[in-house]
Amino acid sequence: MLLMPQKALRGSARLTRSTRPLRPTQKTWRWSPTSVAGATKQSAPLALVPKKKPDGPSTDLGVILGRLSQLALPYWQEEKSARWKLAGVVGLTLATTAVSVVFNFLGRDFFTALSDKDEVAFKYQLMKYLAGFALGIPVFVFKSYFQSKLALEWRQWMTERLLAEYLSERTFYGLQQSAEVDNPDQRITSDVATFTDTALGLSLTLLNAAIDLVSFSGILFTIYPPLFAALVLYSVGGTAASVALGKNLVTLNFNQEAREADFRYGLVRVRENAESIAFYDGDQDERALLKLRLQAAVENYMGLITASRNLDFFTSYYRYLIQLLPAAVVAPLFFQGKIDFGVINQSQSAFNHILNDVSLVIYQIEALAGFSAVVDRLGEFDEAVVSRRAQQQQLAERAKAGAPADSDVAAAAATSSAPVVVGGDDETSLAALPGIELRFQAAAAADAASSAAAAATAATASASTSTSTSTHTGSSSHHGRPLLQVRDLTVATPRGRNVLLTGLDLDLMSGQSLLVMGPSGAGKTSLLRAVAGLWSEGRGSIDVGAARDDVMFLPQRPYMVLGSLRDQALYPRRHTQQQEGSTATASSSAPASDSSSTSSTSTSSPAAAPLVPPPSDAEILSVLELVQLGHLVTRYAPDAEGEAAGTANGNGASTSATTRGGHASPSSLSAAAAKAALDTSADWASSLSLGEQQRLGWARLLLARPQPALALLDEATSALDQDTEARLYKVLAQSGISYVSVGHRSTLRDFHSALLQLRPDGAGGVTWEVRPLEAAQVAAATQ
Ligand SMILES: Nc1ncnc2c1ncn2[C@@H]1O[C@H](COP(=O)(O)OP(=O)(O)OP(=O)(O)O)[C@@H](O)[C@H]1O
Repeated sequence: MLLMPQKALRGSARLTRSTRPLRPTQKTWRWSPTSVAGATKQSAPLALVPKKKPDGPSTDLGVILGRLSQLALPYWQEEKSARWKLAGVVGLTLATTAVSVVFNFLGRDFFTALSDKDEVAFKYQLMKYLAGFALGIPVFVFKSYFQSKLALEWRQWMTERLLAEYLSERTFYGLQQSAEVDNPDQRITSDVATFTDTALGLSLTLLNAAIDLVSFSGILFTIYPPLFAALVLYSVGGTAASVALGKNLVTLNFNQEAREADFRYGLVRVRENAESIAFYDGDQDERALLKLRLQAAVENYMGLITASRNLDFFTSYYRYLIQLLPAAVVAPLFFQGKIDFGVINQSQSAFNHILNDVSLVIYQIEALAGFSAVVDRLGEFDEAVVSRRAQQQQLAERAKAGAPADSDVAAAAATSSAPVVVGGDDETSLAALPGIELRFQAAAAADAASSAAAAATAATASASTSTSTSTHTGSSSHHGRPLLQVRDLTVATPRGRNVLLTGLDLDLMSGQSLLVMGPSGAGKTSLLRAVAGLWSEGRGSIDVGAARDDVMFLPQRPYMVLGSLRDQALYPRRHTQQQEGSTATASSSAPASDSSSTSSTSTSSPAAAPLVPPPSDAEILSVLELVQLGHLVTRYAPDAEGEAAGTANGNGASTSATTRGGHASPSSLSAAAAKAALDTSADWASSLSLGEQQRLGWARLLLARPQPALALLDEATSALDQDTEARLYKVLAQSGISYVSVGHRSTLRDFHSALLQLRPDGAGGVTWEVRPLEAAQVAAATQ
């Protein structure tokens, strides 16, 4: 017997309806499985479920400053070289102020010499002025250059850090499922660029203003103290008024960012789904949708420019009204002969410097409003990413605190001889779902655990077969730890809105295969999602006797990466990850000797992971032929002349697809031509048929190094003819990879050792039944 069900259950999965509110009322979104307590009716329409939209911008200065420091500090704390570079830019900023002060005095002497009609002094002052220009201008230029360079380095660092968080622990998937933040792509790209550029620019402007203020205040105060006092009063009043007038700009800028991103995303979706839209003749619908999004962006922008216009009235009057003041105030002193003519110019210059410094908020209010919106959006994103990672870690802790896998193995052995199990009878309360415990095993531990489990199984099997309520009378011929062990598994949709299957128990031994069948929407893919760790809402446990990296998933529509044919065939580059993983984990705190411990969903390959070289071109070609994709290689190989040219220039690679169109075997190609074909880049998602994409998915599975222990196939042959499907399953069975398939075709039974059949119970729930399939069929099929 190939499959070892554990206990008999009958009936349907049914919900206990709860009158609790849909979601927790906390602002912070909770992902932990306990959030199901906040769920209500199974059939709650989606529209009732609050989709997490951005809360809108925060105009609370405390919140914005908190987010600003949270975003800005890490770079300067962690990068010592950046601190030195910043010191250099600050030094140049100080130098620009020094140059300005020098020019202030040069200007005074220049105009005094002019008014004195002293030609010799005038020429001398002119020379000094020109020398000042020659030396001073480079200071400004270099300050601007090094500031931009530093902002760019900061941007790169911050983007890489955000990418590392976003693209680890499947955080991107969780954020997308929860709709917690909108347009992460835009936040990672343009928001980060704006943030680093503006943060550095504004900080240095503030610093410059402070130094400028001190320097020129002294000058102006010396010339005429009442003028200085009038200026301070004028600017304080103006700043208060501009802050009040510019407050709504923060909201408008925040919304503008989001609406522009929505519009851009709409266009990206048209490009990505061009063929489907074209088949549907959906141009008009798409245009209408995009028009709506554009309209939203335009309306908001209209509000933005109107608010800017109102603010501009104020700032322009503010700026120009006061221009004549210094000359008017100081002129009587000149008429009385108390000051030289050059002092009028000097006071005008000092006055303008101070006015600019103390009016910084007024002049920069629009930039500050835009910056606040960016800080808010980025801070919100950063918090969401960090909180999701923390939730993943909590999950991992809980998995560690759960029952050890070995005791499960013993329990499994107690009923291991029952071949047919049906279930799904228990009423399942959404509030009572603590979350699925998913455990992967470290690869190095797999062998040891397998033999220990085999001993435990042998010791307990005979004593416990009498307790089985199963209809099966035979005994298992399989020993050792199951590759996949499912106990009392209940799977619910994210945020626990809907319970799919309940109480599932099954074991899959290494070398076995399971076919999951059932009507559309029954929860077949959801079961795979739970095994892969994408969904964790529910109850029960899943133990995988392999490392997480040793489980590979083949979706119905494989993801086509950007890149060459080789990139497609080798995706995901497990061999590279293994190498990086082993380097990383070698220095981690996890002891390599702890080989018996199970790992949580976040555990990757162990330190002892072998270095695996990537498959050679010859291997890739032979696997492509095996999955009947050899024609792709010949199609994209350069023709005779192209090949000669490629060889002549030592390149051999082609980036544009030169179509041969033939079906000659790739083995007839030269190594250079085959390499060029594998290096060809194209828009694979639109240039390959779905069946070809599915076969490419199979090629990835067969080329993965090290070879996966378990493959999860979700209707991975739905677009293929039955002969090709049979051929692929035979190759897979011969490869020694165990697999779980989801499919609808009855012919699939021929290639699996057991069947998990899901059926609707007529009351909105699902019943399940596990039964062995004829081993003879499988054997015949794999010959
Ligand atoms: N992200 C999600 N959030 C909420 N419900 C979901 C989500 N994804 C799927 N569902 C629901 O879960 C149920 C099971 O979906 P699943 O994809 O597992 O079905 P399936 O049996 O694989 O169907 P099919 O044969 O059509 O692929 C469906 O009712 C589906 O609408």
